[in-house]
Parts: sequence; structure tokens; C-alpha cells
Amino acid sequence: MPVADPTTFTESDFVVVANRLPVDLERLPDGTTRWKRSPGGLVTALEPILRTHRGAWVGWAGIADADVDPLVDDDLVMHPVPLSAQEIADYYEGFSNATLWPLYHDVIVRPEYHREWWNAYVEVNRRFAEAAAKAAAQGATVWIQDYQLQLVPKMLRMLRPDLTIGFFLHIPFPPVELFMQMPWRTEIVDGLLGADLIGFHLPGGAQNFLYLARRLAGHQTSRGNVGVRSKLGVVQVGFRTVRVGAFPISIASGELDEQSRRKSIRDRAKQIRKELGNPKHIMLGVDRLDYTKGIDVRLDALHELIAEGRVDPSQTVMVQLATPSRERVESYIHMRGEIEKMVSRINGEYAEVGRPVVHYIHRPVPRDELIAFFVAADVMLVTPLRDGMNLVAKEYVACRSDLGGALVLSEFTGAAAELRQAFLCNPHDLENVKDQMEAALSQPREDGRRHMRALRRQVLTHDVDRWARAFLDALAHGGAAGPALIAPEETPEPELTER
Ligand SMILES: Nc1nc2c(ncn2[C@@H]2O[C@H](COP(=O)(O)OP(=O)(O)O)[C@@H](O)[C@H]2O)c(=O)[nH]1
Ligand SMILES: O=P(O)(O)OC[C@H]1O[C@H](O[C@H]2O[C@H](CO)[C@@H](O)[C@H](O)[C@H]2O)[C@H](O)[C@@H](O)[C@@H]1O
Repeated sequence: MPVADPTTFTESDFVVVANRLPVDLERLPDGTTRWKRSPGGLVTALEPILRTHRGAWVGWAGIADADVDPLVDDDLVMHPVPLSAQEIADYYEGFSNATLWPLYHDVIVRPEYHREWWNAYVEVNRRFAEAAAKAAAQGATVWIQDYQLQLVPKMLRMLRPDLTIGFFLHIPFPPVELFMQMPWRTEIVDGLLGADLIGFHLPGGAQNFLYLARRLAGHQTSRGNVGVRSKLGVVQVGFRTVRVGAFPISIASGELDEQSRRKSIRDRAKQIRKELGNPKHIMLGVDRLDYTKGIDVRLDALHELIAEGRVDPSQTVMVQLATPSRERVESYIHMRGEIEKMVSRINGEYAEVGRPVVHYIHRPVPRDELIAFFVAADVMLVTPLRDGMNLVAKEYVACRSDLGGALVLSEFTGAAAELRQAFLCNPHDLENVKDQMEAALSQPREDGRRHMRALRRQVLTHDVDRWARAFLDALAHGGAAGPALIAPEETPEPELTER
């Protein structure tokens, strides 16, 4: 990737600010470095958008103390924000991923609250705000992403009042009772309110935030429910109007549909089936190795289904692709051990030599290989205990132009609100997960085609471009409250502004 001369940069009219750049710098054992694609759905979703907008991306390069100049790749300008090893420990692994991540994912793991982590979070958010202020042209639009950067909207507004500022949260915004645990709860709500528009995946997250803006921060807010890509909520912050809305993210579904039809991918899918021993059923899981994803849930369910004779281990294989993630955070280390024990246990009890029941891969696989797995899989298992959206579920559907396959999908994902024809399951109810897995495995072909057709209609008509356009249009047409927003039933209730 070419490294550009920083003196040649002009400031950009459109800037995305995210914890990670779309590429990570990797240090190789011989001391040299190379760039590789960053993990996760945020990068998958935003990279194509930013390339079409010819914008700039401000983010961390993924390793400690990397003092890297701005880079250009195909018209996309990237501004690396350096983090020290201590800041990675306190801001990224600590406050972002051992405080906010578990708190916002229904406290599946107990969040830890440490003042030094918070201090690092404030400090690093300030650095991102300063980098964004430098990258943005006069009057530019700046779109800040996700829970790692919730203080940036307010900090950036103070530095650059000329900017239009959007914020999007990619993970769930928690119920009020949980958010109230946070010792710095008011600072976070105030930080977000620096934006002109705050976006969530689902209306529920937006409602939770509106309540907090009223009860915790003492601002007047609109009444009535927030809609999906419509009917925004309003928070009146002094003379400024902040809008709050629901914008479910998606994928570049048309492009993925096309890629998955390629002969090379179809051939590879057939070869995968052969390499797996031509089983009758292939079940697939694709996740970052994260305790929110419910990988343990699907392994437990498979184990019991085999033990009860409802799944035949000589005819069924499960492939679990688990990308390494946040590997130094204690809860992730623990979970990896548990999952690997479960995989060994199932194989120990039911595999034959040369024929494992569960194939477990703990490293990222190339994109084309992943698409071939989606094409090959008869049943896709997406069983998170909580997930903001889950793009994998949408990717599977986009890859099934053959109308084959079945999707088992947790009700606790954002995607479940849109993919109603999936085999929806409650991951906290193991019997229900087992029933839905069994139903997906034995679904009659014609029913499967009908379900997949409906799922594909949803995913292909609601792609990532539509998501970005809906958010950016709402951001551009902000300003003073529009006529729909000052309707009588949305007049703020004075009594609710009490602390
Ligand atoms: N190329 C590649 N992409 C992966 C792999 N594992 C996961 N992904 C991608 O990472 C993204 C995960 O997004 P999502 O399901 O929303 O979950 P998130 O990890 O919590 O952001 C999807 O676009 C996946 O296709 C892998 O092994 N290789
Ligand atoms: O950057 P990491 O710590 O390695 O984590 C990867 C990303 O994980 C999260 O993704 C979320 O965003 C997806 C797209 O909106 C959504 O589908 C998914 O449900 C979320 O979990 C995280 O929010 C990103 O910031 C991370 O980069």
C-alpha cells in the first residue's frame, strides 16, 4: 500500500472516525511490517461506502506505538492515530472491551469499572477528536463510529463548531437499568449529545438513549416511538437540536450475491463438501471468537442432539470458523479454553479417525474461502446471546442464490428484526435451540426455497448503501426541528426533565 507524503493532503469533506482503520499493520517475526484487512462487521460495512465517497478515515493501525504517516489507497485517505501499549491495555482492552462491551451486551460477563481505564478512554477520545479536527475541511461532515469513541462528538464540536457531526453505535444500547451501573454515565450521554444525529441499529436502543438524555442529562426530548429509518427522536440541548434514530446496518449484498455465483466459488464449495467427507448435512458457524456470539450454545445443542439420537454424527459435520479477537482480555482467554474443550469433547465422543464431527479453525480465512463455505453450508448457525446486528447472517442469505440452505438465528441479534423467515431461536433456551436446529436440518426443500426467497428479498433490497444513505440524508437534513418533529404529541414533557 503506498504511503503518501503528508504535505500533499488536502482536508476532506467527508471523514469517518472509527477505532480501527480498515487495515491493520502487522509486525512480522523478522521485524518488518505489512498491512492486512481488519476484523469485524464495522469495517466490512463502512469500507465500500467510504471508497465511493472518496473520503478520509481516521483510526488506529492495530499495533502499539506505530508512528505511521497518512496513507492513500484507491482515493481513500487514512489517518493513523497512534496508541501506546499502555493505552491499548487501558482504553481498548480495558474500558472499551472489558467495561463497555460487556455492559452494552446485557452483562453476559461482569463489566469492570476502573478509574485509570476511564482516564485513558478520555485521553484517547481527545486524540481521535484532534485528529478528526485536523482531517476535516471547513464545513465538512464527520461520521464517528461506535462505543470506543462516545466522547468524540462533544470534544470535536468544541474544537470545530463548523462541522456536521454524526455518530453511529454498532452494538446494542443497553436497557436503562444496566446503563445506570456506569460510573461515568452522564459524561457518556453528554459526549454523544455533541453529535447532530445519533444512530442505533434498532428503535429500542434509540428509545433507551432518549430516556437517559431526559432523566440523566436533563434535556427535553420528543415523545412517541422512534421508527426504522423514519420518525426520528429529538433531544433539545440548549439551542441545538440533536436527532436520534434507528438505522439497521447491512452488507454490500448485490456484490456478494455476484461473487457467490462465480464458478470458482461454486467449485470450491463442492470441493469443501468432498473434503469434509461428503456428509449429508454441513452446519456452519462464522464468528469472531467472542462470548457474545453463543458459540458454546450451538456446541452444547449439537452435543445433546447427537446424544439423544436426533442428529447422526456419521452424516453431519459442523464447521466453526472462529476469528481470533481481543486475545489478551481475560474473559476472551477463558471462553476460548471452554470452547476448545467442548469441541474436543464432542469429537472425543463421536468422531471416527479421519472424520471429526466438529471442524474448528481459529484463524481468519480468506474472503473467497468464506464465501465458498456459505455456499456449501446446509444450515448456518447464528446463535449470539446478544449482537448489535450480525452481518454474517445477512452474508449467508446473500450467498444463497440457489435458494438452498437454512438459517438458524438468535432472536437476540439486530438481524432477527429483519430476517423473520429464519429459524428464530432463544439462545437462553437450549431445548428451543435444539428444536430449531433439528427443524432446519429436516426442512422440506420447497419450504426452504420459499423461506430463502423471502430472506433474500429483504437482504438484497436493504443493502449497506441504503443504510449509509438513510443515515447521511437524515444528517444532512437536520438543523432546526422539522415540521414532523414539532407535532403536538411530540412536545417535550416538562415534568420529565427533572433529574
Ligand atoms: N475474510 C474473513 N472475514 C470474516 C471471518 N470471520 C468473520 N468475518 C467477517 O467479519 C464480519 C463480522 O461481522 P458481524 O457478524 O457483524 O460481527 P462482529 O465481528 O461483531 O462485527 C463479517 O463481515 C464476516 O464475514 C474470516 O475468517 N475471514
Ligand atoms: O475491532 P475489534 O475489537 O477487533 O472488533 C471488531 C468489531 O466488532 C464489533 O462489530 C459490530 O459491528 C457490526 C456492524 O455494525 C455489527 O453487525 C455487530 O453486531 C457488532 O458487534 C464492534 O462494534 C466494532 O467496533 C469492532 O471493530
